[in-house]
Amino acid sequence: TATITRRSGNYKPSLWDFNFIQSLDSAYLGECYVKRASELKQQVNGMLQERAVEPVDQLELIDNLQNLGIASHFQDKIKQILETIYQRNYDINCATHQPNQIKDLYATALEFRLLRQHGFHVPQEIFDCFKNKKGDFKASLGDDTKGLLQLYEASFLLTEGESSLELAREFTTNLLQEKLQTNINDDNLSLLVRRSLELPRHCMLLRPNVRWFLDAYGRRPDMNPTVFELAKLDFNIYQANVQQELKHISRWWKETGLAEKLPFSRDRVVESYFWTIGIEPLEQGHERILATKIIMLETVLDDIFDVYATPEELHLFYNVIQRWDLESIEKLPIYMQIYFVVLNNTVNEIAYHILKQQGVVTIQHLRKAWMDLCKAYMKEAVWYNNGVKPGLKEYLDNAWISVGVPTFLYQVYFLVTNPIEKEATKYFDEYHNIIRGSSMIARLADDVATAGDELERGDVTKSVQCYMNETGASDEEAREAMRLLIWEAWKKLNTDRISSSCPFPEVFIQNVVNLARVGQSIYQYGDGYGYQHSETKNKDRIVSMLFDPVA
Ligand SMILES: CC1(C)[C@@H]2CC[C@@]1(C)[C@@H](OP(=O)([O-])OP(=O)([O-])[O-])C2
Ligand SMILES: [Mg+2]
Ligand SMILES: [Mg+2]
Ligand SMILES: [Mg+2]
Ligand SMILES: [Mg+2]
Ligand SMILES: [Mg+2]
Repeated sequence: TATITRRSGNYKPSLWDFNFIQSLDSAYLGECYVKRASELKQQVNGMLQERAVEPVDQLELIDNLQNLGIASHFQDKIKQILETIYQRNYDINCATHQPNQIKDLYATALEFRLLRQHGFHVPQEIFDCFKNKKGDFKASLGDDTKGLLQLYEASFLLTEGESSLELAREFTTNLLQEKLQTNINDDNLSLLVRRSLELPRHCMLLRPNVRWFLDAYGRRPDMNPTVFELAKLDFNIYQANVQQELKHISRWWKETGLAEKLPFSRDRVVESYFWTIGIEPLEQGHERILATKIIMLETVLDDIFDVYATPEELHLFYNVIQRWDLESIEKLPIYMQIYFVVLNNTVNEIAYHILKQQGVVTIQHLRKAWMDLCKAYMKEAVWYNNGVKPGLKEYLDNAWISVGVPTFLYQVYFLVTNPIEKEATKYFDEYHNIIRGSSMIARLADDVATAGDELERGDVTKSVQCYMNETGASDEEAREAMRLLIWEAWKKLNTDRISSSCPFPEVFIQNVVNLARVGQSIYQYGDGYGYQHSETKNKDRIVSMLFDPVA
């Protein structure tokens, strides 16, 4: 037979091999630490109960607890505090309603953001008092960097049609960028401004940024020692538990033999686990382990379709998967046989977990999630093999699925939703708007970061190139256009998630919105997933989150 020339992703081995992962150990698994943490939680809970506290101080405490990764321990109390503030200041149907008194931009924007984050839809008009008669934001606000930063952060919670928040985003972005050129006298503040201009808080994952915020919080004059000690302890206890799960996944991965039998594909246990951590809340360790297996198997499947398989092999493979026909795998090359048996085992394992937990049979839905993904992968492979360069819309209509996010979220839905409403699956047959929105953000972020390397080795034209082909734009202009599409997708996601027609439980909506943040985080500094550039800051973030305890 003619020698088959196969492409290669030139993927390096993982930075963290099996032995390294198995060697992970942490003192913070000890019971004494858990006990100390619960004492500190009591004290912090007391701080939240205090009546005499100024509203803005209470809001700052809540914001700090969130950024330190410990707000989840006080979720009910926080929701209650915010509900009271909402009813007092904004709910005209409420007896205690007093039209909003605060005229301070910092407090107004902080309150707006925290209330909206928790589902209280505060009107954008509360910022009108900071505008002049022409309807522009007053130039005098330029002296209030803290307030401008809060207004900047708040503006990213905008929903469709909220032009005032759109105006706030432009106003604050321009002013903050200017301020970075001159000197912002407060070092902490200029650090926060620089960081938020890179990626606003609303689009940022919490967990991978806890370590950074912990270090910054420890340097602040207004740092509260009790909060600080709890945050450090909670960080280390979380890290110790996560390391145990990572060891479990790493043993499973070795047993499958996929990295060894399919060496052309990416071997990324730790980075895959980052996706799972990012889409929290996934309460149970077992759910996190199963979710990570999905990401790892999507990665290998993507490399089979994008990099390694010949068109003939893909044709055979595609038909076997669409029929989910285990008996007919003999005609596949051995590497595909191995993959498909591991995939089938994992789908059965997930179906079994859900059947045992809830008595619901999901096997057909789980298989459909993978069949849909292969349809999207196959479409790209056919385009590539036939030299077809799709238009941007034609490409994206398929690529929000080929990025693997709907397949992942479809299965996460079954893992986290209890009870599963029988008719819920119809929301996945066409995939609900919020699934599409989150997937689109991940896809666009992925393309901006990975398309260069992918096209070098040979792959379907990605959104950046489709845009360049259609408009004659330069590479940099096309990337900027994709970044604008990401902001548009966020605005639509912000809108769809609060619309009454959104059928999903709040927990799953958080998983969906956090997935978009995972996409923006993993690819924030280039391809933080596929390539093991030592200078990828994503690597540093992973090390500080998973491997280095805080002193
Ligand atoms: C988990 C994933 C998001 C999905 C499979 C591996 C990924 C990291 C990404 O990898 P990539 O090769 O960049 O996807 P695509 O560009 O080939 O669709 C697509
Ligand atoms: Mg490999
Ligand atoms: Mg790929
Ligand atoms: Mg692909
Ligand atoms: Mg890619
Ligand atoms: Mg890639």
